[in-house]
Amino acid sequence: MPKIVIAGNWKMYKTQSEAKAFFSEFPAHLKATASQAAIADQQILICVPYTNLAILQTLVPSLGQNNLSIGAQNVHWAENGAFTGEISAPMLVELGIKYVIIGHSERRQFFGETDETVNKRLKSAQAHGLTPILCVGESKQQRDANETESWIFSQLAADLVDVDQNNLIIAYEPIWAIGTGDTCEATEANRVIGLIRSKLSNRDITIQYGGSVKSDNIDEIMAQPEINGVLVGGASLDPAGFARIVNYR
Ligand SMILES: O=C[C@H](O)COP(=O)(O)O
Repeated sequence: MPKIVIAGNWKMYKTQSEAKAFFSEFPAHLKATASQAAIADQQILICVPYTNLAILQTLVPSLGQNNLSIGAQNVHWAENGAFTGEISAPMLVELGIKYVIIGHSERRQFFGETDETVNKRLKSAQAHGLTPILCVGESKQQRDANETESWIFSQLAADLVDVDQNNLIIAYEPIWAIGTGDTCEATEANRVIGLIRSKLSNRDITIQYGGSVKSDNIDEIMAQPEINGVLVGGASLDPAGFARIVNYR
């Protein structure tokens, strides 16, 4: 059975003091909304800006929530070098980070990320023991042109060359559903994720849905058999709202 991974992606939100304020409230909200037994088998993950990684790696162990981890939002493929503005896998590993998002559509759209660089980042992350969350998904234009499947299959084929499917999470994020409030129907997300799974050699991979996930649609999304978690942007910024998402039922 794939592990359930409920992840937040803070994107470029929260200063250190704002991040600390979030974690001063989040554990209480988690305890108030469900029993620990109900969420014990889940991985809870929050991928934060680089500037928050070190301080949260120090703070989170003191919260008594053993299934809560902090992750990064990108990683370069080189161990080090003249790559201004980038962060390497050894830098994340030294902080004790275990998860990193790779190939988010905002990286592909705004920062020139290609399938080739996504593939290099995935391999470097895995070589250093990190678990990558690979993001794939189609644009509105591609969906309207009935190219959803062919596009995602081409992303998977290129991104996963020589990538270890035993240490990988995939997030299906239709671009048109990100930050728009226009959630993909849960049954449609389930269908596409089933198709993604059919292309993998390891069928037990955790495959998440991402795109306008909120506390009021999480229950329906997580009720779908192919969906093993969510990657949540905007709604992960609020401690009460994200606790409710973690405690889906
Ligand atoms: O990584 C998260 C996704 O981009 C979803 O963002 P959103 O929940 O704000 O739509």
